[in-house]
Amino acid sequence: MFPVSPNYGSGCPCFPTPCAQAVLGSTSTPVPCPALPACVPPGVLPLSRRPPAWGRAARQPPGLPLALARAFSNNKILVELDESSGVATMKFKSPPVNSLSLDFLTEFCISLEKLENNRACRGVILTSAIPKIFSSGLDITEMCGKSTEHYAEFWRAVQEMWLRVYGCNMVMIAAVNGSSPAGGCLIALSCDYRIMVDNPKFSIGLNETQLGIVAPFWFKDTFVNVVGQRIAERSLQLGALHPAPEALKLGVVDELVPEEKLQERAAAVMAQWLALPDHARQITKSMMRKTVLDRLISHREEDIQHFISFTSKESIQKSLRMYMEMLRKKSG
Ligand SMILES: CCCCCCCCCCCCC/C=C/C(=O)SCCNC(=O)CCNC(=O)[C@H](O)C(C)(C)COP(=O)(O)OP(=O)(O)OC[C@H]1O[C@@H](n2cnc3c(N)ncnc32)[C@H](O)[C@@H]1OP(=O)(O)O
Repeated sequence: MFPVSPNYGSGCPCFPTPCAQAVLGSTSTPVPCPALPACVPPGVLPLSRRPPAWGRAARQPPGLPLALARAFSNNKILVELDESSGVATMKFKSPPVNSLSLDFLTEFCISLEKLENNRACRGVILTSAIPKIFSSGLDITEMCGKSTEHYAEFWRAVQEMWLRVYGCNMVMIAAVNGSSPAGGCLIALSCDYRIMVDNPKFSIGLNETQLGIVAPFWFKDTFVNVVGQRIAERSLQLGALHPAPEALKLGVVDELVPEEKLQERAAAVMAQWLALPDHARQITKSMMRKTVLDRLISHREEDIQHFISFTSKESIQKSLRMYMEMLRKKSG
């Protein structure tokens, strides 16, 4: 048996029986496997294992009624797919503040994977169904007073969420309709484009140092790739939460719009991005993000061990407990 290509996986149409192109060194009759595009330059990994699409959403199977919108919702995320435009919306609805719990992260990854595997979907808009909050970041209760096994499972889920969003083949747009600290900011930073509601009461940033914790290297890398080294360094050290107008000035978000225009503007920007041939845009995206993605992929277990030993320290537990206490007192 010949080894299969590292790109080969459940996203390939020939899975689980690898076709000739998926099998390295095979001499059998070649059957083109679109999951392994020959046009991907050496050293550039396809972002996800899904076959590249090019104008896919415009095609309707002949004889079938036009399926306009499909919705599925589990618990914490409402997903709506408009098959005519190829655009899905993932709306976070996990009260009170869309914190990224293990359950939320698991549902997020499953929902995104479902969309990736749906050939009708080419772009995803991430937004919130909770007024004034995009996401409050990682659920702090998942990092307090739990077992090391739990910390490992939780951190793997956080990594998985980032790898999926940052490495996603589809166009990802964050429609940030509320505050977005830490992990919430990371989700937005991992998208291709960020539109935020023009309200100075909403803020966004990686505020980890304010909790007495440290943003991991891949949070930092993602931030640097968006705003550059100097702004990232100052903002990260200060644990700054930038009000929307400041976030625009620093490049943390790409544009501000009035709240009532947010969804319309996100759809318009998405249409611009989807006007490009998918394969060219996807390969370009992969070229820009590969180094940063590879860094976590090749240090994933080490990163989990770092997280466990860091989070298990009594001093860190104390900081997190005090922070939660402060939040509870504030909320009344
Ligand atoms: C050698 C180097 C080693 C390095 C190794 C590194 C290892 C890795 C280290 C660990 C890295 C972890 C990275 C962490 C990332 C994160 O995302 S941490 C989370 C940060 N989030 C925040 O700071 C946000 C906190 N919340 C708020 O500021 C506000 O709640 C809000 C979002 C602005 C909303 O305000 P408001 O509408 O007024 O709601 P509140 O009343 O404040 O909250 C309502 C209830 O929700 C609870 N809550 C809020 N946020 C969280 C949260 N993130 N997790 C869990 N729970 C949260 C809040 O306590 C209230 O609860 P009740 O009082 O019970 O109602």
